[in-house]
Amino acid sequence: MPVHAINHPLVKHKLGILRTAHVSTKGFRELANELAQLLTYEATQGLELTKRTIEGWNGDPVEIEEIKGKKVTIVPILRAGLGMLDGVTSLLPSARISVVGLYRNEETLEPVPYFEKFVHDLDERLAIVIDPMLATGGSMVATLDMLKARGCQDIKVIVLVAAPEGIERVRQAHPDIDLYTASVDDHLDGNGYIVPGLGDAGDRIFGTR
Ligand SMILES: O=P(O)(O)OC[C@H]1O[C@H](OP(=O)(O)OP(=O)(O)O)[C@H](O)[C@@H]1O
Ligand SMILES: O=c1cc[nH]c(=O)[nH]1
Ligand SMILES: [Mg+2]
Repeated sequence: MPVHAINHPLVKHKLGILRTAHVSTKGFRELANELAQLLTYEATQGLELTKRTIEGWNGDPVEIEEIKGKKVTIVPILRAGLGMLDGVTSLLPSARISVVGLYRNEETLEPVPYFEKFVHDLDERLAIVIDPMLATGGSMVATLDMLKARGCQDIKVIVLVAAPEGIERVRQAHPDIDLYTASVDDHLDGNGYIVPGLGDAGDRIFGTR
């Protein structure tokens, strides 16, 4: 499974601020979306282009390149994935949105599904799954299982922070997925939180605790 850890200075800088304990809810939301936008730029690097001739400013024909109509659906994992959605749609404004609702049982750390609403033509679309945190990988594997069960064949994943344990679990279950992240962190603590991580990303984005 290709893992793209993006080392761009803007990504590193913004991630450093995001890790800081006393960032406000407003600041955390803004930075999560800015990072999501930068990671989307990287994740869309390979989109196919096609040529077309248009009329330029002086009436002359000009050959331009445009994205080859591959349809995209963005898949935020509730809740925390919503904190990246504006950043992704700022670059992919025509993409359709499919939503998966999962929360992690605090004792077993296993994902509990509670909502799903997918676009109908998943088999024709590139799906970009977004969630700030890849911890044990349970939530991501469950989401990828759902997408593939509905015929989706082309999937990329964008997370802000990934734990090695979660990467390994996704790799075992879905080795064909491309993963984009601002950081591969060190490890999970005894409660399944990523270290150094960001804490509970959903709570920080929504201001709950
Ligand atoms: O890799 P995993 O071990 O499955 O953990 C990662 C999941 O945990 C968090 O969601 P959470 O369950 O806190 O729900 P929330 O987004 O509603 O806060 C996070 O946003 C991921 O979805
Ligand atoms: O570190 C973690 C792990 C799971 N979910 C989070 O929000 N943070
Ligand atoms: Mg949470």
